[in-house]
Amino acid sequence: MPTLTKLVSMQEAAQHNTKDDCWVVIDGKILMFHRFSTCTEALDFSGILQWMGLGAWASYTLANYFLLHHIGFLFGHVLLNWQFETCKLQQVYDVTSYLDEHPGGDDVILSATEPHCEELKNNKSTMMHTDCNLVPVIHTEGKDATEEFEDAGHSKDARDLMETFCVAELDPSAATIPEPEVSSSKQVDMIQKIKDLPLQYWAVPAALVGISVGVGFLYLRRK
Ligand code: HEM
Repeated sequence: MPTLTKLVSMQEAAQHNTKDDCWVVIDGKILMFHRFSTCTEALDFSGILQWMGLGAWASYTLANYFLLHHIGFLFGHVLLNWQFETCKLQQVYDVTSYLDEHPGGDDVILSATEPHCEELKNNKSTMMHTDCNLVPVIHTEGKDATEEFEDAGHSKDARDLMETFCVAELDPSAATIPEPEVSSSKQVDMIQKIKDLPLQYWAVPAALVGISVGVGFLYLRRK
């Protein structure tokens, strides 16, 4: 991976959103060899698998959940961080020249360059946001296209090709695109966020509690 020095803000990147000038922002993970932790992010097993070309599949496995949230914290900091760790890096890709060749079509990429919008269900407000014509809407992550990119299940070849379009790193210290005024309350926002949490966030702790209760029950019965 080339070392990039140019930093651009999300706001600047968001201005390149036409067929003649199209930039996308996608998360990358770089595997770094360190003796001590220098990244802000803890050891993330998905980053290692992503680096090996298994990203989209691996990110959502239960094993990954365990490694990231349990074993990752227990052993990751103590043992593995001595050797390697992954750093999150948002990169900016100028894909203008690739739009016509993209096997998934240019429209999917172009739509990912617009600020993301989400429809808030059960909200009767008629407020409309000009960018996406959803009623009502919230902006989530500016024009970050990582989710769409990962959802498409790109191959390692596609990821390697993508790196050739990299023009800059996203400046994490720069302000992101301001959230538009919407009529939804913060409470609705929180409920939506909780609903959006992947199943494994609930399934694993619930299974652990179930197993603990079961073992405790058997132990008491044997006594
Ligand atoms: C940034 C540079 C990108 C490159 C170099 C790239 C490259 C590719 C390639 C080579 C394929 C063919 C399948 C494969 O080999 O994986 C593909 C398919 C696809 N890509 Fe991209 N892509 C890029 C960005 C994006 C983005 C930002 C999106 C979504 C917003 C996207 C959505 C898709 C979709 C939907 C398919 C079709 C998958 C299918 O039909 O199975 N791509 N892309």
